[in-house]
Amino acid sequence: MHDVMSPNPAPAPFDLVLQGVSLRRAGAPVLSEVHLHVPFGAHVAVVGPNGSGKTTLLQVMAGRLAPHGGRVLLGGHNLASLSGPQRARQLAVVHQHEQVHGQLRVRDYVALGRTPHGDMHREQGAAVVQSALQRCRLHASQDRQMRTLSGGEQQRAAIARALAQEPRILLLDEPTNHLDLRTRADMLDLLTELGVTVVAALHELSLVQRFAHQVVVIGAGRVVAQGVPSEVLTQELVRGHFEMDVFYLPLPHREHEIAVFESPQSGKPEGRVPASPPGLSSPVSG
Ligand SMILES: Nc1ncnc2c1ncn2[C@@H]1O[C@H](COP(=O)(O)OP(=O)(O)OP(=O)(O)O)[C@@H](O)[C@H]1O
Repeated sequence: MHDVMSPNPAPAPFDLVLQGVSLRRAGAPVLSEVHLHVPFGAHVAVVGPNGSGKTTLLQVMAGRLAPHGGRVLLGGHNLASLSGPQRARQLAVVHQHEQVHGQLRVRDYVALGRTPHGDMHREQGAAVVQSALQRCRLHASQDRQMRTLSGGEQQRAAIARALAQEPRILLLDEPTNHLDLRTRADMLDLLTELGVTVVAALHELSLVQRFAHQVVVIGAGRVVAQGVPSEVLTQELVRGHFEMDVFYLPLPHREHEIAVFESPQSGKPEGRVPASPPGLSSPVSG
């Protein structure tokens, strides 16, 4: 079961635990007293408005930013006590804005994921890289230079590099923002089939239910709610934190409902009719 995120259960190997994590940037608090327990294998979506602290939270989970208060534990060990390679064998990160490494061939870029394992040039490492390329549908593009890939293909390459790292925990900052609808669905399915922990910052709330066992809602650096998406993303919470309305609609032939997000009608100025986009006018009949 992945439904326990209370702060104090005994951590199992590869559980990620944040105990009272606080962090300031440029003197201002960015994270305040964050408590989380992410059990191994859980799929967690981190959501919140722009600037609420999602990227910072992932950076702290990755050990790239040291908290000013509290601590981060991986399998009961303080993350700060692990060396860079030790951390990189457990945790892989895909950033919101990845460095492109334009001159590298796609295969060599994905092979960077083997660096902490030291087998980039050996048979075992090459097999893992090929598998990651296949899974991210980049096998046919592996000899191209990274700079020639589209934005979505580069995003898939970054995910492939993280998969090649064979982490226990994948930390993904907006992993699907460049992907077309079908690829987005495929990637989310792939991520949930890996059998590892996946923590993803997502802007698109409609993806949360499809992907996550648990959702963590951040507001101004604090966890304002966490739990099962359908229970957490209530009308009240979504209005309060995202200034949107949520509707849960049944889908024919599916067990679950889908969440649809709409601007609140009451927020619209009265009597206004949506303008036609430039160049698109209603056909004139007759
Ligand atoms: N290097 C920095 N120096 C100072 N302030 C920073 C720095 N990085 C981030 N911040 C501030 O920390 C807060 C949280 O930023 P963060 O990037 O974690 O938010 P976010 O929720 O990921 O936002 P977004 O949805 O826009 O990506 C913001 O107010 C941001 O301006």
